Amino acid sequence: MYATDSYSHTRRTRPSRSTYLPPHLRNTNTHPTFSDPNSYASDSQTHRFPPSRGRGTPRGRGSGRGRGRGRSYAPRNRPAFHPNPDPNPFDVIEKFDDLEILSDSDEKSGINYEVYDDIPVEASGSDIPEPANSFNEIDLGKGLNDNIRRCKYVKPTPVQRYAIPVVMAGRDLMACAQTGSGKTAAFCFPIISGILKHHNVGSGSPVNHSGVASPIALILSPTRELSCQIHEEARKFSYETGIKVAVAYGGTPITHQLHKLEKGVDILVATPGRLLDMIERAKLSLKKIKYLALDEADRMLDMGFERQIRKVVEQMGMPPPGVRQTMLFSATFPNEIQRLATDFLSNYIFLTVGKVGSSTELIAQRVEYVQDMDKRDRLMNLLVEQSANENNGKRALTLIFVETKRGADSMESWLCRNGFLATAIHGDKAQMERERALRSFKTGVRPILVATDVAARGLDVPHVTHVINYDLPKDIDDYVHRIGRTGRAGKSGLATAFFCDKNSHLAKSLVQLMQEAKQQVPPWLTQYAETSSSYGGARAYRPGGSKFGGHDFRKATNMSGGNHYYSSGYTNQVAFGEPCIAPSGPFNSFYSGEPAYPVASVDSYAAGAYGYPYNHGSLVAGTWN
Ligand SMILES: Nc1ncnc2c1ncn2[C@@H]1O[C@H](COP(=O)(O)OP(=O)(O)OP(=O)(O)O)[C@@H](O)[C@H]1O
Repeated sequence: MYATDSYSHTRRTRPSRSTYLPPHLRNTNTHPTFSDPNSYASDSQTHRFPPSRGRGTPRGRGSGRGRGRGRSYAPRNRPAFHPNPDPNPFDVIEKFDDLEILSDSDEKSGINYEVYDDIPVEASGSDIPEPANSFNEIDLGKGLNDNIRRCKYVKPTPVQRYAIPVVMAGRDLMACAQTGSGKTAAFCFPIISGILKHHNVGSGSPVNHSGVASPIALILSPTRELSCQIHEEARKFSYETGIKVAVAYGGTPITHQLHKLEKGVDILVATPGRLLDMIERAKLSLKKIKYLALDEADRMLDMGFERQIRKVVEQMGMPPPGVRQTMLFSATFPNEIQRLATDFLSNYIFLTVGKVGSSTELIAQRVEYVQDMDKRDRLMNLLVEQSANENNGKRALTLIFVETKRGADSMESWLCRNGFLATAIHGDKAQMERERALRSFKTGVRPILVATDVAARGLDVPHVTHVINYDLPKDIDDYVHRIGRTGRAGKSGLATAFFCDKNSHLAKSLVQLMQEAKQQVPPWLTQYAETSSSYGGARAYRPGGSKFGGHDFRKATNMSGGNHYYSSGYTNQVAFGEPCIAPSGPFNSFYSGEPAYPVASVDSYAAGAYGYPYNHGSLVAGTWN
């Protein structure tokens, strides 16, 4: 039994590996074996399927022929295998007809708009532009509007409603909006529109006579995979506009990327290291940068990246703040990082959409007390129950976060040994392996991805229905980003965390986060929070505030004047139309009047989409408890 509601835990002895057999495999003779058609290192192993997965008809490359020691079977819910997958997991072919775009009807357009009604929005700074209710209201230009329609984006999400007019008005922006709420388009659209309006796209090459590429826009992101993803999004949005989009990231030969640059680039998406390499090789100049966007900006400015970012932005000839426009986006924004970021901004507007730094209510969060030694057992049970609940033909993907790279590898092989189609991604893998792992996860060939924090931020993989924090992160902000891989674009998701004594420093911030997202907090966790002195790491504690780094830090320090507004509703223009000047100073809190979060009507959506019978708002997912 696992203690989930009291401090008294029954210590379990670790099952011996040689004798332990998970429940679904105890009668192994009855199940067919499976060989993955992909050329994985673990392909040579024979995988066994849980009963609910293994009875599919033979398919794919192994179909009817058998490979290795057994016949090849594909699980019933596996999508078709692509024999020649593109090396880039996010790559899409040029034609929109072939893109993985959202489905036809408005209801299925990827966004459950009702969940965004009444979402609280707060902006501060001077002369804040009004938000837009529709894409048509904003003069984005025909080419971009056509692509928005091609993507079947019917309405702007709240962050897009507010952020796009701010950038279109030429202002700098620091925007904080929940995971999966459409921040990528919020910075891509005004960049593309601005380039189309104010720059001579197509009339000349942005490569000068000495062969140095000079992009107009630079989008920086912390991971290679995220850069690839943003690159593909930007390509979709600028389809047939003449705008050239390129990507630069490490771990792959630089020559191919340089070759692309030589053909000219208007928008460059990059990770900082590879970008600096290109500049130092005199293949790239930042002199013409008009737009600079930092995605996952708090990560980009924390200790891991700050030095590199400062070098890129301040020492490589990029126009200064005020000349270029700078946009910083994230779901979390600790005060100290906001303070750092002011070096890069000029008279900026701070925007928070939703209760910022918190997780969305679309994610049902469940925390279980599990001792380290019991974690594998508990995980196995979770996965077995989950596969028993899966709907045939529906792809449900599970993302498991572990602390270390070695832990990820060991978890991957343990899961494979036990019949689960798992793969792993972490920073020690070669880039090709990382991409292959992500592709096989995305396509459902391997519906379980074991990951370190390299996959915690920004990745938008449809159908991730369950995020399991096998090891909790050290910082609550990382938890927010990790669980944000599910519950995206208005869809619901489930997040399970295994909590043990060594995570006690997270208890307070976890409780606070869960309460804000209207989640049921287990009593034992509340007890932990009450007795714990720390607050989820220095980044998480916000004195006097109930939110996790989602406020304009200028309010506290009175660094800037100006007006601000808040909107109590996505559709409520009255509140927005009258800028709210707080009674006793420009940055006093006016959050108290904020409306309660709407309870998202996502139960049927979840069940309809993935067959998960869980009830949003309760911690328990159907029979999963
Ligand atoms: N207006 C829209 N209508 C429909 N779908 C949208 C719209 N805007 C964005 N999306 C979809 O929502 C999903 C999430 O968007 P995106 O990845 O930009 O979120 P995000 O806020 O950047 O998340 P994260 O904080 O995790 O990086 C994507 O699949 C995107 O295509």
